[in-house]
Amino acid sequence: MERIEHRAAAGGWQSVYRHQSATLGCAMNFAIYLPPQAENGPVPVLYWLSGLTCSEQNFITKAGAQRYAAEHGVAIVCPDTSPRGDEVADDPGYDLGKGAGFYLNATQTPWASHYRMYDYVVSELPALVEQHFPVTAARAISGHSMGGHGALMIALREPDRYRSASAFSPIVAPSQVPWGEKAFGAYLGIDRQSWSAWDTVALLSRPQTHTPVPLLVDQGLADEFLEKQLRPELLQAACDAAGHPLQLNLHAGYDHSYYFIASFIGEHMAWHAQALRN
Ligand SMILES: N[C@@H](CCC(=O)N[C@@H](CS)C(=O)NCC(=O)O)C(=O)O
Repeated sequence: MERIEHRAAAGGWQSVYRHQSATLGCAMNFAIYLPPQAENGPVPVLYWLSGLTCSEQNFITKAGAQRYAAEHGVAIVCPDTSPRGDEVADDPGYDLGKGAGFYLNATQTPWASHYRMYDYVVSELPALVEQHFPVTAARAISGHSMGGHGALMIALREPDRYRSASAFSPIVAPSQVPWGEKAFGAYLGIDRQSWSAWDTVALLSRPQTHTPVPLLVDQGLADEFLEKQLRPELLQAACDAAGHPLQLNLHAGYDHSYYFIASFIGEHMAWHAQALRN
């Protein structure tokens, strides 16, 4: 593992590391923010999953989350959004292939050989982080858009691994919207039955056997993708039907950008910090 960036931020350190991922079969970058409290002992971790076209850089340079992470004593780990490198399959569209891994394990050629972002985010990356950095095994997960889909879906599938899950502007039902239909069709194939295991709204209709992971979602009402791709009303209905705890906040005037995330990331950090303290 090689450290490729290291900067003081909000009393702690914002770094980027590069490592060889066995799960993805390629070199990957991830960002980690360690708050000042990590100097004195291990701290809990929030995993942040970014959206389409992003890398590990977008959140650390645009969200302004470091000051809140320092306030609450929480580390933040940001993986990239797909496998990378010349040997990795890609597509000319911004919404498939590199930058668009959708946090699932692909089953179809040519994607299946590298596109295993679910296993990377859920297993390989936390094991690596917990081995090399002063962090505890108390984890929370959050993300934006495609990464909001990833955070909610992962928390529903792995309730033992995460204390809390939140999302900004998430794709809540990828099986029912164009972004998800394109990606799931490519990565998982035409059998839509296989899609439901990776779809938040579909997962909520399954019988829940664990204590549910509480969900916090913020959505801008001036979001250019709201009606066609995001559809938060489907999440509200699915959570109501399942009795799953959801706080959905709708905000007039805000769009899909990182200006929206930066405006409310403080509230998300405080909410996760409380769950991570328990
Ligand atoms: N239409 C946009 C879609 C991509 C987009 O809006 N990506 C969001 C996540 S879904 C993002 O975070 N972009 C990078 C940024 O704002 O820093 C494009 O073609 O780039």
